Amino acid sequence: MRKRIIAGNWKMYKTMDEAKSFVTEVNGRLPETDQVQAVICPPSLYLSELATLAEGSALQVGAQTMHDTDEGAFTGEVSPKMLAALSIPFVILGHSERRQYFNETDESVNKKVLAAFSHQLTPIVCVGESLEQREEGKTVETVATQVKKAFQDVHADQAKQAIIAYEPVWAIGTGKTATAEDANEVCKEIRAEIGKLYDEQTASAVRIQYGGSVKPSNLAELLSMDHIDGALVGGASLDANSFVEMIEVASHA
Ligand SMILES: O=C(CO)COP(=O)(O)O
Repeated sequence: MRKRIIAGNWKMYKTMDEAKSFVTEVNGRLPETDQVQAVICPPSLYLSELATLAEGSALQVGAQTMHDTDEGAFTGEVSPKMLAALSIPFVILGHSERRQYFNETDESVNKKVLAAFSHQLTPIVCVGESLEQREEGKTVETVATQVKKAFQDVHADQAKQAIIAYEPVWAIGTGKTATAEDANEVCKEIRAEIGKLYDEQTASAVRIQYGGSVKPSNLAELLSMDHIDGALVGGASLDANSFVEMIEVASHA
């Protein structure tokens, strides 16, 4: 059975004080279960402090993005080596906002995925179609291509550890969620693509999250689906009560 993972993508929200209050509030309130991983991905400025604050609790801290090289003249960037040195376990890669506003491409996402694995960071690889692609009936084709390119040259034993987040772009921050059945159908195709690229064993090991307007009230239904192993949550992960509630839902559903 695949372990569930609920990850909060905080995007560019919260001051340091607000971020610390969140962690203090959540620490100790997470249900004791080894069936669900609870992760928050704050702005990189807070990673070190929040990771220290969360030490010894069930809460884990991940990054929202990173560069693909260890060091260099790349003003403003954070490297995989830096994240690894802080023992950050997860990094979100290829989020649609990074693709849309920061010129990330399937090729650059692939370089970052390879860099993450070379530093023992677990990538949360985001894929998803736009509204236009969905309306043209190109959802599966779009997502399968993104997966194929992101995993180029990635070994099967690494791919098994990966997390893929299926986030339909039209469902992000819009209040529109894909129906659980539709989301599951696409997650099933993602798993099938991993099966094609590797083998059955890798396909059944890889964990797939759904993302896009997830909240405590719609999480149980999403998690009841065969191919959905967790959620990547934006807005609803910013509130401590709602985050804790989602971890509780995931530990029961
Ligand atoms: O982009 C997302 C998570 O990465 C989803 O954001 P929302 O949950 O706010 O729709």
